[in-house]
Amino acid sequence: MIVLKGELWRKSAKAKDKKQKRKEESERTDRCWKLVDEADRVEDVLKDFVSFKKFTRNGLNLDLECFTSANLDPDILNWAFLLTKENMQNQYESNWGWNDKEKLKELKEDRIKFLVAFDENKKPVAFTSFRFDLDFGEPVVYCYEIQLINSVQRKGLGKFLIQILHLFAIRYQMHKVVATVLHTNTASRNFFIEKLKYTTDDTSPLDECYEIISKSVTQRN
Ligand SMILES: CC(=O)SCCNC(=O)CCNC(=O)[C@H](O)C(C)(C)COP(=O)(O)OP(=O)(O)OC[C@H]1O[C@@H](n2cnc3c(N)ncnc32)[C@H](O)[C@@H]1OP(=O)(O)O
Repeated sequence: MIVLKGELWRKSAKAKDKKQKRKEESERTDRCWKLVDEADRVEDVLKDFVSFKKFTRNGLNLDLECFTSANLDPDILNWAFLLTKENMQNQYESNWGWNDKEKLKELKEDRIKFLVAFDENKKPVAFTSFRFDLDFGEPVVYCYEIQLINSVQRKGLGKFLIQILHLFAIRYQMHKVVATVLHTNTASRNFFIEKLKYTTDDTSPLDECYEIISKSVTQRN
């Protein structure tokens, strides 16, 4: 009888422990979603980073602006789509295939934000599209695309744009910046992995044509 009581007590303590852990996990998820939603509601995430609104290096003199998918000029959206197609179609075709409609839909998705670099003639020359998101329970800045026109590549602009995404991650308490790269895309792999020291993310699948890579920012919620 005494043994039975002890067993029952242990079982109920275990159940309580499990319930408490579930409660803590759910509170943590709520806190993280709150952070993501707060960041998402900010129309101009670049507004706090005045000194990052210009890129004047290696012969480039560019102005940077941030847009939500709702307030992005349709002409710039179309330009971003065509540039992505020009840069990526061959890569995609030898992997998961290129589809105009799918790519346009992805670029227009709710909650996508755009960081765009313009030259002195107000022409767009580079962009990164990104989203504040909860990815496998972690608040992240997910970099969907980073695309530069050929003439501005390899001048440090890509690195600058990704550094800004890291500043957004720190400012809005996201844990890391995440991106997807194709195994066959040497330029993007060299850029993210060799140059920026991104590593394979824990969530990256095995045996796929792509890899999920990430780089942490130091803080944790
Ligand atoms: C999440 C995604 O969107 S993945 C797809 C990335 N986009 C593309 O592949 C489209 C075409 N390329 C580009 O738009 C740009 O070149 C990017 C985004 C890859 C890099 O931006 P850049 O401004 O050119 O890079 P940045 O000057 O900051 O750094 C250059 C480094 O990136 C790597 N890199 C960039 N382009 C190449 C290339 N064609 N071949 C090999 N390595 C390259 C190298 O490590 C290079 O270092 P190095 O110049 O010292 O050799």
